Amino acid sequence: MPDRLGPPRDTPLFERITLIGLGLIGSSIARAARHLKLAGTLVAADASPEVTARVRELGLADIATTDAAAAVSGADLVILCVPVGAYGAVAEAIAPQLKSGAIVSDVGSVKGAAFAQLAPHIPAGVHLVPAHPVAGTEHSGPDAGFATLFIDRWSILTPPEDADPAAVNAVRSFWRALGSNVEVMTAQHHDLVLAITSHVPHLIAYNIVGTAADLEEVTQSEVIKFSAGGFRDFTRIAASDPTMWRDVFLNNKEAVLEMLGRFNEDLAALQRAIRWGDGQALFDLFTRTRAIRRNIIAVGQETAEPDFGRRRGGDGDGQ
Ligand SMILES: NC(=O)c1ccc[n+]([C@@H]2O[C@H](COP(=O)([O-])OP(=O)(O)OC[C@H]3O[C@@H](n4cnc5c(N)ncnc54)[C@H](O)[C@@H]3O)[C@@H](O)[C@H]2O)c1
Ligand SMILES: O=C(O)C(=O)C[C@]1(C(=O)O)C=C[C@@H](O)C=C1
Repeated sequence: MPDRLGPPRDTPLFERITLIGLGLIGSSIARAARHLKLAGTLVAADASPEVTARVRELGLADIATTDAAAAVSGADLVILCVPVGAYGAVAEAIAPQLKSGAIVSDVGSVKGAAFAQLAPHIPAGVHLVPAHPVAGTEHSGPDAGFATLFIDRWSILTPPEDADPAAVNAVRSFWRALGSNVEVMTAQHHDLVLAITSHVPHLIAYNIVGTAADLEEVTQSEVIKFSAGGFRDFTRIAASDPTMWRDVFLNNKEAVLEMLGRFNEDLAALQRAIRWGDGQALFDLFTRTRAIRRNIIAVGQETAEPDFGRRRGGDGDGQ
């Protein structure tokens, strides 16, 4: 286990934590929470019996079940780690079992729709504090998780205006314990920012890999053979989970379409510069974007290396 995750706590942050969905994100939380002893009892619920069996084999939780409603009974903190499209059904199923004073949170990549799907089911006396760890990989499932995933990453909390400050602080402490930096913003602002920094980049990757594969003169084998360069980076992103990303685009429609409109205008300007031989326009943009990349790396080195592969390979899952 990497020392950067810190030593286990003497007293848990929550008596009982229930994670629903034990894929990449849920199992990463479970690994870190278990190592850090953040929960007196850690309960895992997943709709897939194969996943719950694997959770037991890996020893990721004290209890693993396919029954989400039973799993939340008595929980102080419940975190949904399922695709955003499943939120409504999960919230409806667990609502009757939530205890008064419990906190319901999530890790979904879209926050406006997350709130809209969860809020109608949350009983009075239960606190809803949505969250989004801005950390992940292109892999899925309980074997893909690793305990250090959230270290030096941002976790964004999007509590409603009338949220209980103590509940917001409790969720903040949870993510701080996992090593994240925490920022609070509105769900609407989150969705706009993430549309351009995460959602549109994924759409571009899916699109370029699809286009290359469809080109008649570029056979599949040539795509593989010549994908050592920039294209290979796109294929990593385009390997991301289809269910998760379908749900992201269906649930952040307006912000993504807004950003795509802007993106298309800028792309058209680049097209024009190429057509008319405007080298200066191309050079100016590429100089500006190179500076942005260098700045991101410099800031990253001050806090952490933004290198998922190295972390995953180097630190393992901490089991
Ligand atoms: N993958 C990333 O990079 C990343 C990063 C940050 C946030 N997120 C968000 O985290 C969430 C989970 O993503 P992931 O990458 O861990 O996905 P994943 O596919 O690895 O895991 C999802 C798990 O949820 C389970 N599940 C699906 N529907 C369910 C239901 N109705 N009831 C109970 N379990 C159910 C699946 O069996 C699976 O084990 C998504 O909302 C996603 O937007 C993902
Ligand atoms: O690096 C990756 O594989 C990711 O796509 C991680 C990434 C991102 O776009 O930054 C993907 C979706 C999440 O909601 C948060 C993080």
